[in-house]
Amino acid sequence: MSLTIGFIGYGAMASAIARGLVDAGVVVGGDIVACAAHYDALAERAAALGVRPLHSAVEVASAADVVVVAVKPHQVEEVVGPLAHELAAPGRFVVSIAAGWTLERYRALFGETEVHVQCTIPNTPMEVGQGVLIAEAAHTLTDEQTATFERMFEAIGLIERVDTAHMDIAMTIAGCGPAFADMFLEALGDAGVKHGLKRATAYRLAAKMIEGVGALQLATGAHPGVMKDAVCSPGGTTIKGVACLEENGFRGAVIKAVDAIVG
Ligand SMILES: NC(=O)C1=CN([C@@H]2O[C@H](COP(=O)(O)OP(=O)(O)OC[C@H]3O[C@@H](n4cnc5c(N)ncnc54)[C@H](O)[C@@H]3O)[C@@H](O)[C@H]2O)C=CC1
Ligand SMILES: O=C(O)[C@@H]1CCC=N1
Repeated sequence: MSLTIGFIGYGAMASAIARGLVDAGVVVGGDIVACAAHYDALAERAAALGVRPLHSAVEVASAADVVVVAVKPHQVEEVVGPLAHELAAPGRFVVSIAAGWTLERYRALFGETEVHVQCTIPNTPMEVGQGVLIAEAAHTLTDEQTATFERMFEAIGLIERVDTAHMDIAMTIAGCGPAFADMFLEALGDAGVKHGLKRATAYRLAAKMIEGVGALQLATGAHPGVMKDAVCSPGGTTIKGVACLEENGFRGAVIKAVDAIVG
């Protein structure tokens, strides 16, 4: 794809997306420009992929066809607000990955200036081409820009369009969920080590198991309860662990964790 992609903010999530895009062959590192709060740290991080570090957000906005807003949500107003003129240049569009930012908020930020905007929430597995991208159904991309956006992100994950009212809950499941899954993975690793497995072996087994369960559910569409029942033979081993998780409020804890984020 002949595109320049610009990241305003090049932290954990932006660099995961950049790695995914380069490894998927969507662009080469030299087609990506980025800025961050600290130029030296940026230059070091950018070097891993051959991404071109720039000194300011306005340079990124002026150089890129696709401008990815990847600063912290509370910084968007201050960092991106003054760039409306550059972002409105013909052909250019904005993909926001900032939590809590919707098209309506960008419209208020840019005022009269017409900037083409698509709000999204990605997740960290995009780094290995296995991500999920929540995309707000309401957007102002042209058909051509939408096609470019989809070609870019379909290469590194599933694009799921949701209406504005459901952006936060979708973000929580797909965007925050990796941290919950990581905690589960870590806990299984600790349990494996407690019972004598090497940590690396325990993580490998647990990670592949989680990947496989996700793949199985996606392939079959099966109810997770049915999938669980298929593992629990009568009077067998698994049901003892399932009963223990129920006693400890496993599912309730997950639901409460989501409530804690969504409110
Ligand atoms: N980490 C994740 O899993 C996900 C993050 N997001 C969103 O991605 C965005 C970035 O999050 P992370 O990468 O986790 O944070 P981070 O803290 O790793 O990265 C933030 C980046 O912004 C840069 N920055 C700070 N001030 C700046 C300025 N004035 N001008 C230019 N760059 C500046 C920092 O140097 C850093 O490179 C957030 O809006 C977050 O809501 C969305 C989904 C998942
Ligand atoms: O925790 C955060 O702020 C970001 C938003 C979604 C996932 N991580």
